[in-house]
Amino acid sequence: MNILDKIIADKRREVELKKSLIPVSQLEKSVLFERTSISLAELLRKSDTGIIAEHKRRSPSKSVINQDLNVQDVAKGYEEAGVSGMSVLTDGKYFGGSLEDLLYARASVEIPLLRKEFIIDEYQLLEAKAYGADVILLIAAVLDRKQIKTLSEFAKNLGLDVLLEVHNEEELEKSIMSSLDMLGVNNRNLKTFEVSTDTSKELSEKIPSDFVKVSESGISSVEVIKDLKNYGFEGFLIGENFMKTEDPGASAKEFIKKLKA
Ligand SMILES: O=P(O)(O)OC[C@@H](O)[C@@H](O)c1c[nH]c2ccccc12
Repeated sequence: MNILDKIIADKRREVELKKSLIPVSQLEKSVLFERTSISLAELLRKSDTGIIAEHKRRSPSKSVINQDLNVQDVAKGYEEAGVSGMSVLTDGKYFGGSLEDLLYARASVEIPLLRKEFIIDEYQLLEAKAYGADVILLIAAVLDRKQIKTLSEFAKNLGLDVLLEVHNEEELEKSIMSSLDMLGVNNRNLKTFEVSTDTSKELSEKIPSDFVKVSESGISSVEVIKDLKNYGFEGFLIGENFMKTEDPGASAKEFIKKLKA
């Protein structure tokens, strides 16, 4: 079994357990259900930098990245740096995140927040809304077209933006539909962990222009972003490059300053 299959198998069990303990009616009582979401896609279209900065303590590919920080401080730092949005890992077992991380980030900043999670069930979308997300991620590698349609439409009905992540042409072709806002190309193969930003370049022309194009993973220099912009990318998801430093907010600020220069 590859790592992605393992993560999904664990996720199915986790979601079933949570469903039996915390009913949907309880999630819907969250005050955050009444909050109007902010569209990340719209902000990215208007931004000249388009950075989505991630909070990620560890990952299956790198093990420990940074366990010493408070998500609130990271969120405030990113917001002050001028990022367009923040991605918060909520998977516990493989990434060391939690829904509480999302909640504390929400309490600390106004910028759009992406729930970074392996979504397989509508229940997780209700959780995303209840804990303050504005955007959800769907991963084409683990969903069929019908699931992508049902989940993305459910998210849209909650007022959430949808970022659909692909890694190859086949995943892209099966996924194109109007209930998606952003198309993300993951430069990291989630099955082998190989990283190459050429993946973004290769797929860029196959993404219809009505979707905001986002390049994800393995981005560590402004030169790469300047290059990817020529291929129509307007969003850039960066985790490790910021999180491995002592002050991710300060690193993001420095990065954005360089990008604007
Ligand atoms: O830390 P990086 O290489 O900058 O990558 C960030 C982000 O793209 C990556 O964490 C990611 C992209 N898609 C995912 C799906 C699940 C978990 C994590 C991810």
